[in-house]
Amino acid sequence: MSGLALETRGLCKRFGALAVTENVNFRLERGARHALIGPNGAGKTTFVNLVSGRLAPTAGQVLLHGQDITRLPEYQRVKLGLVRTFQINALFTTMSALESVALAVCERKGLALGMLKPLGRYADVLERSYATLVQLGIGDCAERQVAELSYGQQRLIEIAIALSLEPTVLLLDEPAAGVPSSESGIILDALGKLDSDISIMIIEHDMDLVFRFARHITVLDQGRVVAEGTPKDISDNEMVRAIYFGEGSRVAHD
Ligand SMILES: Nc1ncnc2c1ncn2[C@@H]1O[C@H](COP(=O)(O)OP(=O)(O)OP(=O)(O)O)[C@@H](O)[C@H]1O
Repeated sequence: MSGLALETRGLCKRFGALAVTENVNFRLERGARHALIGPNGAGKTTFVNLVSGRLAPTAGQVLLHGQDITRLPEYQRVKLGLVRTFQINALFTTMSALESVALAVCERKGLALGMLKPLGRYADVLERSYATLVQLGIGDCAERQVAELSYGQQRLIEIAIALSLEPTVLLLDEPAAGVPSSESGIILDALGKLDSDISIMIIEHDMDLVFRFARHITVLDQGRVVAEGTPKDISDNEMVRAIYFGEGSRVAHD
């Protein structure tokens, strides 16, 4: 059994002639707070799609807690504790926040819903969904319609859905995307409250959030890992500054 929560070995993905993921060997330690960064089009979302099972790799392996899951479908990976969020909100905006979380959890767990089996029959799902909203600091939004909530609160609901699936490994795809800077604090606060046992990888363009959250950073460029290390290593890395942040710029870190 590997000591790693998640690992990829020689992961490759091609779309026709375009190599989007090239021999990526990625290691996520247990309990990690890890960021995957890189310029637009570097292949970050594709990497999450390969790991979560949305896309099949052209070559290579994905291991979860040492188990080869390369050929497992997405829902089975979720059952094993590998959960991801999406860049774009896919919420049921006319429902309450609580119903929206619970319904999404039922869907992703493959639980039957309908006239004969309404949401209210899944008391355990509702209970867990509510507890997650409270944990993320939006318990008071539970009965409010999603459409009435701020964009930052809606992004937290996406995280609540993921947490309600009881992940051991959580992949967060741009949790602060589109969130105004006045609200990005609630995302960071929520990330700070996540159980330390959950191993987390975040994709994010907001460098302030990345450098506050991550203890380890991997940099992708053109589908390849070009740098890895602590926030300070990355901030000090001239090649990273040149390709990602622009020649001569400097990344802020604590
Ligand atoms: N289904 C697809 N078919 C063909 N090309 C694709 C497909 N999905 C992604 N690509 C290409 O793969 C490359 C990497 O895309 P990807 O979305 O993974 O990058 P990214 O690093 O997540 O970018 P961003 O930061 O802008 O979200 C891009 O050139 C994109 O156009």
